[in-house]
Amino acid sequence: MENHPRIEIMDTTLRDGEQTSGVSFVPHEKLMIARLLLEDLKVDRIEVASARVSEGEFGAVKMICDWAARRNMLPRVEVLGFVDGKVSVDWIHDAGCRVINLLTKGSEKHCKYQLQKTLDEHIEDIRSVVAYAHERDMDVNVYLEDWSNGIKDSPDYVFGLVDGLRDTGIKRFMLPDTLGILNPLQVIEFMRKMKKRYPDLHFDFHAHNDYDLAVSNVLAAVLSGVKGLHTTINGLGERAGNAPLASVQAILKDHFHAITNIDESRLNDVSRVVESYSGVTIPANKPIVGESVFTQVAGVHADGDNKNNLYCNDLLPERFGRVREYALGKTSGKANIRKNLESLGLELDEDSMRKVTERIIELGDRKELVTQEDLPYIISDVLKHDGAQNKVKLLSYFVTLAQGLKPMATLSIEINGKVYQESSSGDGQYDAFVRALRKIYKGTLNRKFPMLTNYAVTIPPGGRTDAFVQTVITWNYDNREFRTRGLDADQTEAAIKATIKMLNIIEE
Ligand SMILES: CC(=O)SCCNC(=O)CCNC(=O)[C@H](O)C(C)(C)COP(=O)(O)OP(=O)(O)OC[C@H]1O[C@@H](n2cnc3c(N)ncnc32)[C@H](O)[C@@H]1OP(=O)(O)O
Repeated sequence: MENHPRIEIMDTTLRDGEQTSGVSFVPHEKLMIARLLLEDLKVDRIEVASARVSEGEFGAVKMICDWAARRNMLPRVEVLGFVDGKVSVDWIHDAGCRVINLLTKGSEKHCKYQLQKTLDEHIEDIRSVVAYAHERDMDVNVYLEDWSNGIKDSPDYVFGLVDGLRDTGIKRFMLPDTLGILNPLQVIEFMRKMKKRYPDLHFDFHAHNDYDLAVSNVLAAVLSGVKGLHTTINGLGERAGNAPLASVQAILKDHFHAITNIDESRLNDVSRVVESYSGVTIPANKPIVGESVFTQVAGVHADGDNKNNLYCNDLLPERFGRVREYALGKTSGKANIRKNLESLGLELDEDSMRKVTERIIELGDRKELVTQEDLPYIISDVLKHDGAQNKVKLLSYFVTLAQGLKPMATLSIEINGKVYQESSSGDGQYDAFVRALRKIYKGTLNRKFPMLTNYAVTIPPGGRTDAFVQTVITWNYDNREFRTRGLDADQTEAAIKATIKMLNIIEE
């Protein structure tokens, strides 16, 4: 392998990624993701749809191509097409796209059983589609669908196909492990066969994750001299998905010193947008983009970070626009707690530190989630403060729920020593409560009120019999995101407790 190979990334979130069960993007979402991929992440190429799928898909491709053409990016937009005479070429051309990724059959059994053609007939059909696409001024790449089975079971078929197409001006031969059956050793063996026989052809490799080997296989392909890789954001894709761009980028850079165009500082943000549009939640432990992958949990690790960053690897969160966090729970020692206090600008003496640590461990033992924003409350509780220093105190409130009537809330609250009272209706009891609060903050006090960006209700695990619910609310205030937690037997009351904590935080 060269010392610093240059690797081209083709992202297929908008084609194969949309083949994730239950995922469907509407045109403006496709356009937004296309822009983020090309402009922000700077991937080399994007595949945005399959031809012929639907009118909506045609509209989406058109929107993306119009936008890309205005920015001279049209050659970087690709659409998958079929060996169907003029139909796919015309569909793709009419949508404004100038690159077709032609789906040919890369295994004998697909050709024989699905298309019911001989290899020679298939080559003839493909050559006529390629010639027609070239007539219409389009570039052609070809997928050898099911190549991994083909090269294993029918290599002569695969070589016959490539031999029959290599003089047609096809730009890239894209080799998919369509069913995710290969392991890295096989990828190296089969790719090297291809490279040896066709040293001058450009090969892309397209992995699937059925055995959780997509990323490893992609890297094996790079080791074998492949110059192009297919990825998706968050590893979306048919069945178990494709190779996730974030992981591929990190490994290419850190393990192979490979050169890509990817701006990794945007990976996290783009992953969040795709998470939201796709509705597929990113697992908390997903490398690079998972919520907890930059959180140190063990106290010994936090202590080591204080002493010359002993527990940091090359995956520094700042590279990806993220920050290191230190979890609070039963395994957090003083060092974890001190790190959290530092971020809040708080300091404690040794004795108070010991008491607060003990309380956090006790809460952790009960499987309760402790957030950084809980710390000031734990401190005031442990150090026997009665909450008198809280600048916002809920004095009383009343919420109603009645069949056929909108829920109502009335509350009385003290803010910085002054008492305010308000009422409101809402779509639910908590909504009515927040609307009444907003009236006070925005109407009476002429102040901003944080935006609620997430609301998660869980039952804390651990077999407790008193059926507590835990509400964790994520807020955005002055471009700062933070979470507060409320615990109560009643869901509305848990949310109200989390809200009052939030109000005290913004008063700090
Ligand atoms: C590697 C991959 O992931 S490939 C992903 C390809 N993309 C898609 O499949 C997009 C979603 N698909 C669709 O919307 C539809 O399947 C369409 C519009 C493409 C075709 O729809 P339909 O005409 O209803 O056919 P259907 O969905 O049953 O597909 C099977 C037909 O495609 C044919 N076909 C399969 N592969 C190919 C190919 N590479 N080129 C041409 N035709 C093909 C089959 O032979 C079969 O034809 P037949 O009905 O004459 O026997």
